[in-house]
Amino acid sequence: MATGRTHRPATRSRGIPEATVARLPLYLRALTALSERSVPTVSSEELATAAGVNSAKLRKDFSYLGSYGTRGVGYDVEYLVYQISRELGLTQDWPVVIVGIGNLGAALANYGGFASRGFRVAALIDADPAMAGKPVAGLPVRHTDELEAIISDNGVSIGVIATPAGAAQQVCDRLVAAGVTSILNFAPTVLSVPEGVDVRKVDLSIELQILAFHEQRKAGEENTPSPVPPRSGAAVRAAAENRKGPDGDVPAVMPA
Ligand SMILES: NC(=O)c1ccc[n+]([C@@H]2O[C@H](COP(=O)([O-])OP(=O)(O)OC[C@H]3O[C@@H](n4cnc5c(N)ncnc54)[C@H](O)[C@@H]3O)[C@@H](O)[C@H]2O)c1
Repeated sequence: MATGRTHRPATRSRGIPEATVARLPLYLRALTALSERSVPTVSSEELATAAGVNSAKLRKDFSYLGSYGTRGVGYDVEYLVYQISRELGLTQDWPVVIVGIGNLGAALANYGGFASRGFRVAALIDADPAMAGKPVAGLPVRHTDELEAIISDNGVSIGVIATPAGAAQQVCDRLVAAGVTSILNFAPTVLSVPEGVDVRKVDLSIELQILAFHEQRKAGEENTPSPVPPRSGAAVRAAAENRKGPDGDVPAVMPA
């Protein structure tokens, strides 16, 4: 999901590389599906295929968790679900707030996948006074005047920003000042945050641009590509601006 950028060193506590951390949710999603089908054990090859990861990489990743599987039997599905959930901090409930309850914020609020993964939406916050009190996904929208009180009353450490780009930095600053230390940013802008605050950015248009690149390549392999009409300088600059993260890093999309 998004420019998967966190303002942290490449290696986290207990020496687990950030790339491994980024794959843990993929393993967890595949393992949860196996668990729901009451599958007791899984081989590294099967799990790697289900997670869309190379099996040697999977074995290396699991070695960081101290999980080596049993030769001829494979990995215990339930135990791995527990181990990965614990490593990701999902064995505890994480209250989150969503700020900006327009088209996207409302869609996120209605997404059942947060609660099922341990992320409770503590509040929906919007600056529009006309929205205050209106129910969205079963919660009354709260006005931004209440932002600081909501964060402290609910012990919120994760904030989701779904405001227009122009408001995102100011919302981010308020969230951080109120005690939020992790931000999931959907607004198409680069946020500045102090040391110790993690930001991950989600931008579906970036993902589409990458797919467009590959489509163009595929078309080029089959025949000479048809010329693309030139875009205005502003459009090209906007696309380039959108594409690069703070370090020009690779976008990633939140696992569904
Ligand atoms: N990352 C993605 O893939 C993706 C996809 C769609 C939209 N977006 C972005 O998400 C954002 C929201 O898009 P949308 O279509 O829901 O827009 P929208 O106009 O429907 O909703 C924006 C909401 O933010 C509120 N808002 C404005 N300023 C605010 C502030 N300072 N504090 C709190 N709330 C404030 C508005 O009142 C409104 O309800 C935009 O920045 C858009 O570009 C990103």
